[in-house]
Amino acid sequence: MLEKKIGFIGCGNMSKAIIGGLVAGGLLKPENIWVFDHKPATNQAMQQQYGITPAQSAEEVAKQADILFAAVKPNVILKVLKEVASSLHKETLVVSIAAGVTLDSLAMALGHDRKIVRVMPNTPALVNEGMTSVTPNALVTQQETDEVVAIFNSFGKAAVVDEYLIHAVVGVSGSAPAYVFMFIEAMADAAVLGGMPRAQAYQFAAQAVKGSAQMVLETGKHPGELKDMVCSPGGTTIEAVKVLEEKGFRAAVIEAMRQCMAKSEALSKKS
Ligand SMILES: NC(=O)C1=CN([C@@H]2O[C@H](COP(=O)(O)OP(=O)(O)OC[C@H]3O[C@@H](n4cnc5c(N)ncnc54)[C@H](O)[C@@H]3O)[C@@H](O)[C@H]2O)C=CC1
Ligand SMILES: O=C(O)[C@@H]1CCC=N1
Repeated sequence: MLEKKIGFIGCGNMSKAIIGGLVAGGLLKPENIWVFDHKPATNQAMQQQYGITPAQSAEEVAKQADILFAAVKPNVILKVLKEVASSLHKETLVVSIAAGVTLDSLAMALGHDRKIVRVMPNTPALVNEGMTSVTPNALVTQQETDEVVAIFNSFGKAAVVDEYLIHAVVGVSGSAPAYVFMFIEAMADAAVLGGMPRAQAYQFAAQAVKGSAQMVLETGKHPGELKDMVCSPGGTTIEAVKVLEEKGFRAAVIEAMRQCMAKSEALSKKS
């Protein structure tokens, strides 16, 4: 159990996923999680749902926290951090989840003597299957980095990456649930076309995606080899594979992710 106070400024989709994961993972006592969202109803709802401590202001969270999560949108994060900078303790670790906001920009808002970690999580944190990258600045100790990794490992997997790799992380895991959900939705639509009831179609499609992902993670086999195992000669699967190749499935995924990564890079230059 981590005997630290963790604060959140901003409690939208991503904070809810992280807090849900933290409480389910049992790494922290819920009352040691402090939350301030500028919508009071959100703070109350989070208290009722998880037993966390609602704060009256961003400054209060900043004063309480040993580790402070800045979890507002990228366009407001620097302003929010400037406003709370003087409320932080010297040793407080500030963790930013904002896409495209660099360690340099964060240090400019907070002060160059601050310990700052940039992370890129994703929404499956809510079901204990998050994937998060962790990038500390030079002032963060190995032990502090390990603590942040442990926080994210408690509801999924986390790995330390260099800052230049964050654009790839945004493409391959941060934004990725959106395209995987589109794939599941499309597969379910096709199953409905084949006569399957809608609810059952989502269950079959989602379990097929989950099981396939598990095979990649557990067997260590190349995804192409796992694909070949499904394709019987002259069978049904190879017909589907042929159409996906004709329609440019791989090229569409690669181009979509290329643009996602380019947007992440463009946002970093603006911040
Ligand atoms: N949604 C996702 O899948 C991912 C999001 N991110 C990053 O996470 C951050 C938050 O994204 P979401 O949770 O999706 O956004 P969101 O819009 O759901 O949540 C932001 C929350 O901040 C609150 N807020 C806004 N201004 C505030 C202020 N001045 N003080 C206190 N609270 C304030 C809003 O009321 C809202 O609840 C963004 O910077 C985004 O780049 C990172 C990885 C994945
Ligand atoms: O779309 C966004 O900007 C954020 C970053 C990663 C996932 N959602």
